[in-house]
Amino acid sequence: MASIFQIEKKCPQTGARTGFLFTRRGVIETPVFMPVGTQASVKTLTPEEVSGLGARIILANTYHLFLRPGHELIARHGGLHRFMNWPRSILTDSGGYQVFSLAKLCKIEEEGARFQSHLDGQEYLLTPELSMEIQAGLDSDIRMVLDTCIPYPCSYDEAKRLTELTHRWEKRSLLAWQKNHRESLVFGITQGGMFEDLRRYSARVIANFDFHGHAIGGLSVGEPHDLMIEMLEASLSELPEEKPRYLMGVGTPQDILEAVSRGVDMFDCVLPTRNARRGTLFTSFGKISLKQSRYKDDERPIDPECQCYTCRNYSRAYLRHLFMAGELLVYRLNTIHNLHFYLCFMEGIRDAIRKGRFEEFKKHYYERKEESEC
Ligand SMILES: Cc1ccc(CCc2c3nc[nH]c3cc3c(=O)[nH]c(N)nc23)cc1
Repeated sequence: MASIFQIEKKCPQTGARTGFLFTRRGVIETPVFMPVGTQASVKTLTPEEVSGLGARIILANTYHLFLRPGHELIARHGGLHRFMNWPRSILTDSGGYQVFSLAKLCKIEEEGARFQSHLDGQEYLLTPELSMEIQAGLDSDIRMVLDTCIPYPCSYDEAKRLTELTHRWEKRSLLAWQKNHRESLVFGITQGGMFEDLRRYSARVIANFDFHGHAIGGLSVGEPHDLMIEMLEASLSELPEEKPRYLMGVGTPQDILEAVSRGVDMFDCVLPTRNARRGTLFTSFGKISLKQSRYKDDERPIDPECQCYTCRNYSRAYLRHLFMAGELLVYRLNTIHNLHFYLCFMEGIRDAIRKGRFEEFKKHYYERKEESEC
């Protein structure tokens, strides 16, 4: 089978690598940041704007779209790409994580996750088979297996029980995917809680199934940064280098840099879009918040080094005015800037690895980060 992942260049000093991930809807350069489009929309932006910022793959959510408007409706409307007018790649999460973090009265059974909709309280049982059926209805390009996202903190015995249940669900997910995959890709997800031996064990089991790529799950769930890195290293140590690695829910620019150094290829995080709506903006020298009065009269753009539409046309004073006045335009302008920042940051990482200058890029990032506030 032609490989769906090609490594172009590896960093000699670290585990960083840059390459290409091929789906039926296009080529994705890695390491890649995937904007979150939970309910079939990257909040406040049109698909043309998201694509114009350089995104080539976005995320959507099985849990949300199953509950509303329903995967059968989306299938009748030609699938998610047609429905939301996004012709490029889409990765759908299986719904496991969202059931735990959003649904009411979630009960984990052997068969699947039983929960009540956070919208109308109706009860459902999300099984590995149903999750794959929903993702087939959405016709996404990369489909995630159904897993249990182990809470933090969690006892060793509970983490072991949920990890082994996850492995059984992933086997069922893979079998269900094989019945109805239509050239999509399927990724496994490692768990193991915050226990190194369980992390290695889970990665070994998942690596032995026949997935196209491997996600590291159960992290970015409130654990300290150092613990996340420790568990990430334990998981990566047992995953094959030739398949893409996806660290779910990560993260800040610093977390992404640290994970890229250890060989992670794919990232997703709500930070750029969610912070945009809260008035928090990323810059090459740290974050700024429009809530701070110091920007009231500040004529400079968010980031003088940034070439995005927002920084080329608007001042901090104007953006702060819009934010304080509750003008909806600011959510769009802030999202354009934050997504541009993240996508440019990833292009900088790929370019540095290609030129053998990743270590330098990382050092420069940390130096800039310490700079006095902007
Ligand atoms: C639209 C969309 C949003 C978010 C996600 C990733 C959501 C996400 C996590 N986010 C933070 N930590 C996370 C851990 C897990 C996990 O262990 N398993 C799964 N299936 N998803 C996770 C996927 C799709």
